[in-house]
Amino acid sequence: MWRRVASVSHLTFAQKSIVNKDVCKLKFWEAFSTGIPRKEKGTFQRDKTPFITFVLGGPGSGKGTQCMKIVENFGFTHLSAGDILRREIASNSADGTMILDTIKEGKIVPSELTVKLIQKEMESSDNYKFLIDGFPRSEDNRIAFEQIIGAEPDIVLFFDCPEDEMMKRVLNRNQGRVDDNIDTIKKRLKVFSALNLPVVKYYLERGKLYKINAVGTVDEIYKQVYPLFAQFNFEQQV
Ligand SMILES: Nc1ncnc2c1ncn2[C@@H]1O[C@H](COP(=O)(O)OP(=O)(O)OP(=O)(O)O)[C@@H](O)[C@H]1O
Ligand SMILES: O=c1ccn([C@@H]2O[C@H](COP(=O)(O)O)[C@@H](O)[C@H]2O)c(=O)[nH]1
Ligand SMILES: [Mg+2]
Repeated sequence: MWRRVASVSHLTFAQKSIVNKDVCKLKFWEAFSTGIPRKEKGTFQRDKTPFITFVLGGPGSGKGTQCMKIVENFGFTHLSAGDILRREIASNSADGTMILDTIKEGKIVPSELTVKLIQKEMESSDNYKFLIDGFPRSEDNRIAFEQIIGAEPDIVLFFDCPEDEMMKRVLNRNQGRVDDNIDTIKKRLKVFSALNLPVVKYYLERGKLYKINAVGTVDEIYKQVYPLFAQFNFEQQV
């Protein structure tokens, strides 16, 4: 049931290093096929090579908002790393207090923990199309994902937004997040520049990065995003 078959439907559009990427994906599927026994789900989508999109951008740049629209139109599974960590806090897990303290400080949770939580979500999904939102946040995160999951993203979106606009959006968000306050936002912006921008640069240099101008209305921004996914002719597209 958890087998890797040679589905190359989207690879026609892959940009570079197709061979390297396929080698990495083999490891990813080996991980799935040799893992803990899992309950049978609609397995037909599992016959496909996973399509992984990393969604990057500063705090409040609109990643989550745009991901919701991509999910609606293209049937992706949205995995927000921040949401996954917040759920871990809410579940009172052993790591909950450490994660909460890290988020309050605007710092980055240890890579292995985040990647393992993402891995669990990917493995329990029927889908093969993943939007991984707000991850990787650092080179260490990126390398841990490659090593543990054994895969690289097919494409990487980067929502490029000025700091004052991000600050304004976060302060107006009103979702009760412990990190949506002026002190933590300043720290998050610093961490973003120091640790996340090098990841953006890494994918730019590998030809995987799609930079989106994240200023404008939600619909104006989505007009830049939609064609990037439309080109892949996903079968669930509406
Ligand atoms: N284009 C836009 N114009 C104005 N406000 C926006 C726009 N896009 C999103 N927002 C609003 O800005 C806030 C932040 O958006 P969102 O949560 O999508 O950002 P994010 O990048 O996921 O942030 P974080 O990294 O903090 O999770 C939300 O209140 C959202 O409704
Ligand atoms: O990969 C990740 C993702 C998030 N964090 C921590 O969570 C907060 C909030 O993340 P959002 O993406 O803004 O929801 C972030 O500031 C980090 O503290 C993380 O450590 N690793
Ligand atoms: Mg978000």
